[in-house]
Amino acid sequence: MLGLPEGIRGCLFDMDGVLTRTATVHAAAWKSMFDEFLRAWAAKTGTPFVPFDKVADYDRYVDGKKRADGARSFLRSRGIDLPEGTPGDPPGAMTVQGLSNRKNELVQAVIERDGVQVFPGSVRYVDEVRRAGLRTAVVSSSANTAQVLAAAGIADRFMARIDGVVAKERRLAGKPAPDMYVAAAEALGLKAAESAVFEDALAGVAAGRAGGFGFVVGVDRAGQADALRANGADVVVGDLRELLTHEDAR
Ligand SMILES: O=P(O)(O)OC[C@H]1O[C@@H](O)[C@H](O)[C@@H](O)[C@@H]1O
Repeated sequence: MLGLPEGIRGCLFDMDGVLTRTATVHAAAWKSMFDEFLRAWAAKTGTPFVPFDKVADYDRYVDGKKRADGARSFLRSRGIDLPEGTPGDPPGAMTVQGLSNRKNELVQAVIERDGVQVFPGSVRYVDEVRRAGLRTAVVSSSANTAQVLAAAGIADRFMARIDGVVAKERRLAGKPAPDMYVAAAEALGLKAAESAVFEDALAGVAAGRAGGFGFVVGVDRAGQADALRANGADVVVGDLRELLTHEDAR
C-alpha cells in the first residue's frame, strides 16, 4: 500500500529535498551568493549588513521557486530593487540575472565536486509506485534537473520531466502557481484529481493545492510540518518510506 487515496493513478515528485539531498546545496549557494551581495550593498548604501538566513529566508522566499523568482522574492523582502539585467550578465553583477548566475555557478561547482545523494526512502517509494503500475513524473523548478537526476542515477524512473528548462521554453509560471504540476499530469495523460504531488517546499505544496490535485504530500526535511499543512499539504511525513505499509517497507 502506498498511503494514497483511491483513484490516484500518478505521482508527481519535486526533486530537490524530496528525491535528492540537494535542497541544502541550494540553500548554501543562495547564502554565499546573497551574503557576498549584501556585504557589498551595505558598503555601497552605508546600511548595516544583515546576512541571509539559510533556514528562514530560504524557506520563505526562495525554496521551490525558479531561480530568478527566488532572487526577486528575497530582494523584495529586503526592500532592494535591482535592475533585471539579462541572462548573459556576469555572475555577481548587481542585477537579478547576475546574482542568479552567481548562485548557479556555486551550485554547479558543488554538484560537480561532490556528486548527488538520494534519499533512499524516496527511491524505495518511487520503485513501489512503479511496481503498483502508477505513472511517475519529476516536477522541479531547477534548470539543473536533468543533470542532477543523471548524477543521482535515477533519471529512468520517471516517465515525464517538467523542470526549469521546460518551464522557460513553454512559458509556464513557476511554483506556487500550479502550472508546472498541471503540465506534468497532462504529460502522463492524467487529470489533476488523479495525481498526487510530493513536495518539501511551501511554494510547492501551495502549487499542489492551487491546482486541485488529488493528494498533496508534504515532506518535512526542515521542521516546518505546520507550515506545510497551512500551505496545502494533506499529510506531512518526514520520509516517503513512512507512507508504505510495513510489508512494503521491508
Ligand atoms: O537554480 P536552479 O538549479 O535552476 O534551481 C532553482 C530552484 O529549484 C528548486 O527546486 C529549489 O528548491 C531551489 O532552491 C532552487 O533555487
